[in-house]
Amino acid sequence: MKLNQRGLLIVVSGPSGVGKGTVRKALFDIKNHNLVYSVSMTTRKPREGEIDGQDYYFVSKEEFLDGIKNDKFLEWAEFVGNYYGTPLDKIEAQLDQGKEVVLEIEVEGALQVRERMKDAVFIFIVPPGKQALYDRLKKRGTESEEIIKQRVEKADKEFLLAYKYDYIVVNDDVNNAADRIMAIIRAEHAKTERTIHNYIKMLEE
Ligand SMILES: Nc1nc2c(ncn2[C@@H]2O[C@H](COP(=O)(O)OP(=O)(O)O)[C@@H](O)[C@H]2O)c(=O)[nH]1
Ligand SMILES: Nc1ncnc2c1ncn2[C@@H]1O[C@H](COP(=O)(O)OP(=O)(O)O)[C@@H](O)[C@H]1O
Repeated sequence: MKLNQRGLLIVVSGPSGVGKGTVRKALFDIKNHNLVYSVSMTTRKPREGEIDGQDYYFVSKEEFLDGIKNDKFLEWAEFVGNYYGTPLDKIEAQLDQGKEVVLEIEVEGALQVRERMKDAVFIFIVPPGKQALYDRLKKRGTESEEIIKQRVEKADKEFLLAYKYDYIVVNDDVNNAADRIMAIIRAEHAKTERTIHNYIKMLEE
């Protein structure tokens, strides 16, 4: 028998503009990973270059509210005027197949996952300094000045909840941050509490 067959649910959060999407892409570029990305549903309009079904499932507000009513989400939240949610359907099957399922979601939703998935691992990404958030959002150029300000203001409140996470990763350099997340995943897999039952069974065989 193999030790530790079930995959991990990895929840990555952090303020808008901290570099979650960029670090996640670098994480998926690391060789021999076993990660799958959970594509969220949103009512936000697609940015230039974003692909439906790959970056998000872009839906209408009616469709989203219907999803809430029919219990289709592991979690959902409203973020600066739009809805975002994690579709529940594939997650359990992927974890059972031994995949590491990565959610990239905001803080309120992450705390809902905390309640529902006791085994999940929670990682909060922080910028190397406060100004970096504004500068990175400005440089990305996908949001208006007004929305950037709202997102940076929201970040102040999000930071206060960082203590609820298992790990904090500083995104100073993208590849370093991705390496640190991979190190966390490997260490979590080696945790005694995750492996002990299978280990005992193996000794008994
Ligand atoms: N709760 C929740 N938040 C999500 C989900 N998908 C994305 N988000 C978060 O919603 C926030 C806004 O996302 P987005 O508009 O794509 O902006 P960006 O993260 O700055 O690129 C970010 O903090 C995302 O991590 C989801 O399924 N659930
Ligand atoms: N470590 C980093 N150093 C400098 N710029 C970064 C770094 N990580 C991300 N960025 C840039 O910051 C901007 C926001 O990154 P993004 O991944 O879209 O953030 P988020 O998904 O958290 O909103 C992008 O323009 C990205 O290229």
